[in-house]
Amino acid sequence: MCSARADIIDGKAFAATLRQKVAAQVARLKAEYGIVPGLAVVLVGEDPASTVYVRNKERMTAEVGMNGHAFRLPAHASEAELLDLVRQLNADSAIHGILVQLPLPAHMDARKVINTINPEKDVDGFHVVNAGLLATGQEAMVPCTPLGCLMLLRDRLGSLAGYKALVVGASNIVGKPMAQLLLAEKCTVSIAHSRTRDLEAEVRQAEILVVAAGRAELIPGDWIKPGAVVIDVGINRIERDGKPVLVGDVAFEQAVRVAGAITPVPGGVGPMTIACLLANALTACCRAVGASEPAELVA
Ligand SMILES: NC(=O)C1=CN([C@@H]2O[C@H](COP(=O)(O)OP(=O)(O)OC[C@H]3O[C@@H](n4cnc5c(N)ncnc54)[C@H](OP(=O)(O)O)[C@@H]3O)[C@@H](O)[C@H]2O)C=CC1
Ligand SMILES: Nc1nc(=O)c2c([nH]1)NC[C@@H]1CN(c3ccc(C(=O)N[C@@H](CCC(=O)O)C(=O)O)cc3)C=[N+]21
Ligand SMILES: [Mg+2]
Repeated sequence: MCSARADIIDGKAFAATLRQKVAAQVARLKAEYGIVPGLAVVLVGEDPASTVYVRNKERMTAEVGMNGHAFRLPAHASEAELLDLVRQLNADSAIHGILVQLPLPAHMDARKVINTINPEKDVDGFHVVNAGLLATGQEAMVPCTPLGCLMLLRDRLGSLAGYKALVVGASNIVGKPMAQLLLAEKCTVSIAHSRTRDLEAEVRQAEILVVAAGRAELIPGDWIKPGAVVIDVGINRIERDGKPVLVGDVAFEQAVRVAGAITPVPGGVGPMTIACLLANALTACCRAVGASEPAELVA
């Protein structure tokens, strides 16, 4: 057993630096164009986790100098009311980015709601047009969590070309766009999901491992290829020794003995998601006013 420990990838610090760069660009937009990016966040109902995320987003939106606009609808609001709000925000020139917090109540069709957002204001990158643009290598709004993961990987590895990458999880909001981004970087990409026959065998080969399955500590440390770069997207609230704790989809204390580098939970991918949301809102605003886009922000 080797006693080396993986480098801990400090997503929290990386995200703070990214937010500073966004803030500088927000100041430039204001000085040169007299415009302040506006980000609308829509929350339906009172899911406690969502309420916390939305509050964090609002605080950080203000911190980078953007105008945050929070919209709260009751859980029993109709889908038609939500669609009306989205259309109103689409038509509002002071709003450059729109985020509808997921999950939505069961009586709403999330796909329909997301696809009603003007794709140019879709700072989550969830609209089918943005998914299609990304998949075909065209300029798109890129989903925040995969974008944040990509920034951390590039910071660590430089060019990703030729690496064997495995993405565990195939959701439309994390796994699939993550795989698209890695493919665009010329990784050799595999995607695992709930019907993957031998997950361990797949994980053992991965030089880059991104896990977004939503299963607490699904990946034991001894599956990980020595030296691999591990990005843990999972956020799972579990009880340990009678106390509520937050854990990822990777068994961190085991994995840290094998991996070359690994993101912690919390303090890894989560803060990057919010910083990338702000970066996307900035990008949307630059495109709306015809300002040059700050290339060093975007991956
Ligand atoms: N850090 C952050 O900023 C963010 C964190 N998250 C977290 O990331 C995780 C994933 O989120 P999301 O993509 O929305 O989740 P979903 O539940 O939408 O998707 C989970 C994916 O993982 C697959 N999966 C489930 N169980 C297994 C298993 N045992 N083995 C292999 N694959 C499995 C599913 O397979 P199948 O397709 O076959 O069902 C599915 O593709 C969650 O913990 C979530 O909280 C999410 C967004 C942002
Ligand atoms: N339309 C939409 N867009 C989203 O981007 C979206 C969403 N809906 N629904 C929920 C998920 C989840 N998500 C997170 C954002 C930040 C952290 C985050 O900041 N995490 C910190 C703190 C974690 C904590 O203490 O709870 C960390 O990991 O260090 C986590 C998760 C965005 N999501
Ligand atoms: Mg090491």
